[in-house]
Amino acid sequence: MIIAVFLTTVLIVFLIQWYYERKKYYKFADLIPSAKNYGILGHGPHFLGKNDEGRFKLLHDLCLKYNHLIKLWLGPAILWVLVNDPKSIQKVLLSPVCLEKPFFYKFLRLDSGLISAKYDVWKIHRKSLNYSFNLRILQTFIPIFIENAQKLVNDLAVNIGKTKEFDMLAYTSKSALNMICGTSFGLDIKNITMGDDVFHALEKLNRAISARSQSFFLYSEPIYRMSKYYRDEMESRNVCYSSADMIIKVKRKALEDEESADNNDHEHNVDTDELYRESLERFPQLRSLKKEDVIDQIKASLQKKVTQAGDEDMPTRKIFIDHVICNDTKFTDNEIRDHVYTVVAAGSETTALQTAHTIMLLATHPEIQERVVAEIKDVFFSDAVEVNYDNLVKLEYLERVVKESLRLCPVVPVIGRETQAPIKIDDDIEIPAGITLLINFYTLHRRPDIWGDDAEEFNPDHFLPEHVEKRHPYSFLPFSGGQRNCIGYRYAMIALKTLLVHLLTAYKFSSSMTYKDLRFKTDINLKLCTKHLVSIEPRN
Ligand code: HEM
Repeated sequence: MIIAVFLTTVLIVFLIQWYYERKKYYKFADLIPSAKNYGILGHGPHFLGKNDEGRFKLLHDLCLKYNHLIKLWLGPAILWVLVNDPKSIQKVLLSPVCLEKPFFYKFLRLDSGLISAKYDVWKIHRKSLNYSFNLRILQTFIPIFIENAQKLVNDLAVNIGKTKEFDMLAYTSKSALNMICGTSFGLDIKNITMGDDVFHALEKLNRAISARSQSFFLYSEPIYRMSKYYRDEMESRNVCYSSADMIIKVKRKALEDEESADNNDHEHNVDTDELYRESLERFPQLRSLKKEDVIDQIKASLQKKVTQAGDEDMPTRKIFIDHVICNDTKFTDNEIRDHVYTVVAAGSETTALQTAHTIMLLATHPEIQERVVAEIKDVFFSDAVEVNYDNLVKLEYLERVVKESLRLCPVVPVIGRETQAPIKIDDDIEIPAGITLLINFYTLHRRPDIWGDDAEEFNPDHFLPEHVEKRHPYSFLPFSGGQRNCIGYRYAMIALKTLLVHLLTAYKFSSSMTYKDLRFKTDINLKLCTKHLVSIEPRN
C-alpha cells in the first residue's frame, strides 16, 4: 500500500514537472496564431472525418489565411509550425540550423538515403553524390531520355482513334522508371526482371508510408506494426530491396568485368621487352638491376598513370550507380542500397506525375498547347535538327509551361525541417531547437499577394522575365531551396522537356475534363483525385 502511494505520488510529481517544463519550452508557440485549439486533442478535430482531398484543402486554406506562420498541435505533445511567407521560408531553408529532417522522415526507413538521412550522414553523402548530377553527365543522358520518349510515343499509339479516354499517368510512370534505370543505373529495363512488380510495390509502399504520416496513432512503431499498413510496407519493401540488390549485383559484376578486361588489355598491349630496352637506353643506371625487377617497376608506374588519369576525370565520368559502388566512396552495402532505392523513389514518381500533370494542363488549355507546339516546330524545323541540350534551351515558352505546371502542381507539395538550434524568424518570434517546421509549397505557389488575381489560373506568362524579377526569389520553390534542395532538379527539367517535345510533336492531347475538375490530394507526392484522363489524335 505504502509503495503504491509512493509510486503514484512520484508519477504525479513527474507529470506536473513535465507539464510545466513543456509549457515553458513551448512558450514561444503562444505568439504563433492558429485555428481553434481543442485542448488535449490539439487541432486534430479540424481534420477528423475528412478524406485525403479534404485534409489537404484544409491545410491549404489555413496556410493561406495565416500567411506568415501558423501552428498545429497534434494532440498535447506534437507541435508543427508552418512557415508560409517567402522571407521566412528563405530564412529557414538557408539556415545552417535547419538542415535536419523531422521524425516522420524516419518512416521511410532509409537511414543513408539523402532524403531522410540525419544531417551528419547527409552532408558527407550529398557532397559525394553531387558529382553524379553535374550538367556534363546529365547531357549524356539525353539519348536515353529520347529513346524512352520515343517508346512512350509508340506505346500511346494503341489509343489513337479510341473514344474512351485513357490514364496518362499509367504510361508516364513506366517511362520515368525506365529512364531512371537507364540513366542512373546504366541498365536497360528489358534486361532485368524489374517492371510491373516494382512499380506496384512502390505505389503500395508510398500509400503505407503516407497513411502512417497522416495518422497520429500510427506514429508509434509498436502500434503501426500491428496495422495492415506495416504488412503492406514490408511486403513492398522486400520487392523494392530485392530489385535494388539485383541492380547492385549486376553493376558490380559489370564493373569487375570491365576492370579485368582493362587489366588484360593493358597487359596484352604492353610490349614489356620493348619498354625494357627503351628504359635502359634512357636510364643506364637500371642495368645494375635484375630484368624482372625493372619490368615490375615499369608495370607499376604504368598502372599508376592509368589510375591517375581516371581520377582526374572522376567528377564528370561516373554515373550514379558506378559512383556509389566504386571503392572511392567507401559506402557500405546498406548505404548503397539506400541510395539506389532513394533515387528510384525520389526520381521516378516525381517525373511521371509532373509529366502527366503538365499534359492535363495542356489538354485542358488547347490554345496554350498549340503555342508550345508551334515553338517546338520552329526549333525542330527539320528531322536533321537534333534534340540536344542546346536546342532544348531554345524552347523558352515550353520552359515557362513546365514552370507553370511546377507552380500549380508541385509534386512534392510539403516538406519538413527540424531546428537544431534556436532560429529567429522575425523580431518577435524565436523558435527553439527540436521543433518541426513545415513548408507548404502548394500554398506558397498560389498566394494571390504574390501571383496576382489569376494565381489559380494556368498562365505560363507568370514566368515572363519582367514578372519573375518583381517576385521574391523564394516565391517559387518546386525543388525546395538551400543546401538540402532536390539533387535531381536539372535532371528533372531536361527529362520533362525531352518527354514533352516528343509527346506534343506526335499527338494532340484533349480531355473531357475541364481545368476546374483537376482537384488535388497528397500522399507523399501531389496526386490528382481523379485519373489523368486524356485522348490523343496524331499530328502530322
Ligand atoms: C519534377 C520532378 C521533381 C521534383 C518536383 C522534385 C522535388 C524535390 C523536393 C521539393 C525535394 C526536397 C525534399 C525535402 O526536403 O523533403 C527533393 C529532394 C530530392 N530529390 Fe527531387 N524532385 C524531382 C525529381 C527528382 C529526380 C528526377 C531525382 C533523381 C534522379 C530526385 C532526387 C531527389 C533526392 C535524392 C532528394 C533529396 C536531396 C537531399 O536531401 O539532399 N528528384 N526533390
